[in-house]
Amino acid sequence: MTMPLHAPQRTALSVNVNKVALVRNTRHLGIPSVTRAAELCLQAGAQGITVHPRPDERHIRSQDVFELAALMKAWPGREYNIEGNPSQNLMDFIRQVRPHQATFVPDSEDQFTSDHGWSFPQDAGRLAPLVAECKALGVRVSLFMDPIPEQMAAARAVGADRVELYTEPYAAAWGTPRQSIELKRYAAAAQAALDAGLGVNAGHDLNRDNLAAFVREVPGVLEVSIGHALIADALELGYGATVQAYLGCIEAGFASTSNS
Ligand SMILES: CC(=O)[C@@H](O)[C@H](O)COP(=O)(O)O
Ligand SMILES: NCC(=O)COP(=O)(O)O
Repeated sequence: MTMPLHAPQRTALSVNVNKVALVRNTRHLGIPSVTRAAELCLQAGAQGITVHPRPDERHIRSQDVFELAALMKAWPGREYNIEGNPSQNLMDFIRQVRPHQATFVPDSEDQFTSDHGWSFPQDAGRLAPLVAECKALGVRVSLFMDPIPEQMAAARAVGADRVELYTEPYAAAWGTPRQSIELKRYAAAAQAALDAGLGVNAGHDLNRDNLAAFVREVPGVLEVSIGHALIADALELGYGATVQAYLGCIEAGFASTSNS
């Protein structure tokens, strides 16, 4: 049996807390707290926190970016990843916060959610100086990319350290006959990225059903960032204990009424 030269590095989980902010923003009470959610995720073992502060502040607000940066200082070894379009508001955050990683995403200002990666050679000219600026600030740069092997060398050529493979097409194919075709497509893209000298991240619509196969079949995935499904699961996994806690409050009130 041939032993691998290096044990594969375990994939880091960066929890995207956008959706905590989305709920918080429907009242003026500050709950659920984005920093508290991040802290609980870190306490539970998440290796990082991700935010995507969109220009319209529909979820993550400017203040969240800075409060999370302060929190992350208390968690050495855990990583702060800020996503966004460097032609919009992202670079101001990067300059002020200097997170561990900036993920450049080619979203329009009012985009519903991220749905495609950068295209080369078209995007190379405007990305190269922004990548260089991040690197000068000591910030790792990852480029959000569709799983197209031929694009990976170009992503490296603009100076990126990593690519984040946009995984929605894989997630949509999971459990269908297309699953294995998609997995092969992502494995080929990841291998091309590795061959070009890039690290590989992945994200969008990853969840508890589709994650294990992805990590098993796609080589060298250093980080997955997961938000929507993870926050939805956190709610669902927490309903039982939470309802019990509220019933306990009612019980305590009822007991004190009957004793008075
Ligand atoms: C870059 C990316 O993949 C996105 O998943 C993004 O961070 C999610 O943004 P929303 O939470 O606004 O859908
Ligand atoms: N970069 C992807 C991300 O942060 C989270 O995406 P999703 O799990 O909310 O789809």
